[in-house]
Amino acid sequence: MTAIALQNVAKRYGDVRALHGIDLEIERGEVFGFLGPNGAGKSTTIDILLHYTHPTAGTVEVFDHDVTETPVAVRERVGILPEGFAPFETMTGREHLEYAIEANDADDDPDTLLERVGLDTEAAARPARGYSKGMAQRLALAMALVGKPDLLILDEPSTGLDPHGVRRMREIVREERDRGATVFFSSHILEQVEAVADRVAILRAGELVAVDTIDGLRATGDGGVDAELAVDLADSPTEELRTAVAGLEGVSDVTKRNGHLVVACRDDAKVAVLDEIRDAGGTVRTFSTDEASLEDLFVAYTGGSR
Ligand SMILES: Nc1ncnc2c1ncn2[C@@H]1O[C@H](COP(=O)(O)OP(=O)(O)OP(=O)(O)O)[C@@H](O)[C@H]1O
Repeated sequence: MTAIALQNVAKRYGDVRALHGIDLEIERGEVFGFLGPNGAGKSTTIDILLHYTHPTAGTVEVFDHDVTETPVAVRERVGILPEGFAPFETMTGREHLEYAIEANDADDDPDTLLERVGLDTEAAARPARGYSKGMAQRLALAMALVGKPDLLILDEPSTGLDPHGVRRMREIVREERDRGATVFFSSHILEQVEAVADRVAILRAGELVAVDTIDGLRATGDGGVDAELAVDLADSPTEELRTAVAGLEGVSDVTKRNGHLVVACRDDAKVAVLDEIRDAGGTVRTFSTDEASLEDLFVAYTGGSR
């Protein structure tokens, strides 16, 4: 059963074509990661899903309802963590939550939600003007969870969170999925997407360049990368060496990390990489290979921008 269906969705802002005609189906119960470099069109897509803005063309359905025809029915089933949430300075955290519970006609217990997101009751009793970014983000997540929504839309959910907060966020995403909710989230923090997403979409300049599981992205190799080669050299790698390797066919990204040269490449390009290093005068001490990380895949699919 489908939670979200976008058909040929396009959006123009004057001369700017933010989305070029996107087709996307997300199943109920999926955790779906939405990735793309700055300006790719992620926020525009979320705004269209929530009917904050109209698509220039195409249809958008959430739980089989056309978002344009029944925006209220859709929004009642959606919990939203907006990007850059700023609480009202004079209201306490708890008051924000109580307001959200009342507005949603929900019966959640504020204390349970506060505990779930890790905002202690003392902090929740203070006006939000003194909240750190992470506290505001935890509050925003608690508000998104009100009413046990069928669909959670989280726009850059880890903004401002410390490592404990990030872990809590991940646990909550999994708990929500286990409850049967669909989770759609956009993020630049690729490790987090990799840790929780069942599938991902990669958006580039308003077009979807990949929609798959992370393993599927590796397997199809459409992005031209399925391996990560870490080479330990006797001498620290020079910029000339890095450039020479980066110019090889089948290589999409080369970085220097902890004195190693880390090369994202096609599996069949690994030997050529080692040969090139030797030809350029480098001495390989050891090397290890790994599956491509989501970051490698992202760079390969989006041409280096992040
Ligand atoms: N209100 C607007 N008016 C004009 N252009 C806009 C507007 N909103 C977005 N755009 C343009 O649409 C394109 C997509 O922007 P969008 O904010 O959706 O990208 P994004 O992927 O969310 O980026 P980021 O990761 O930086 O938040 C960009 O070229 C942006 O400049």
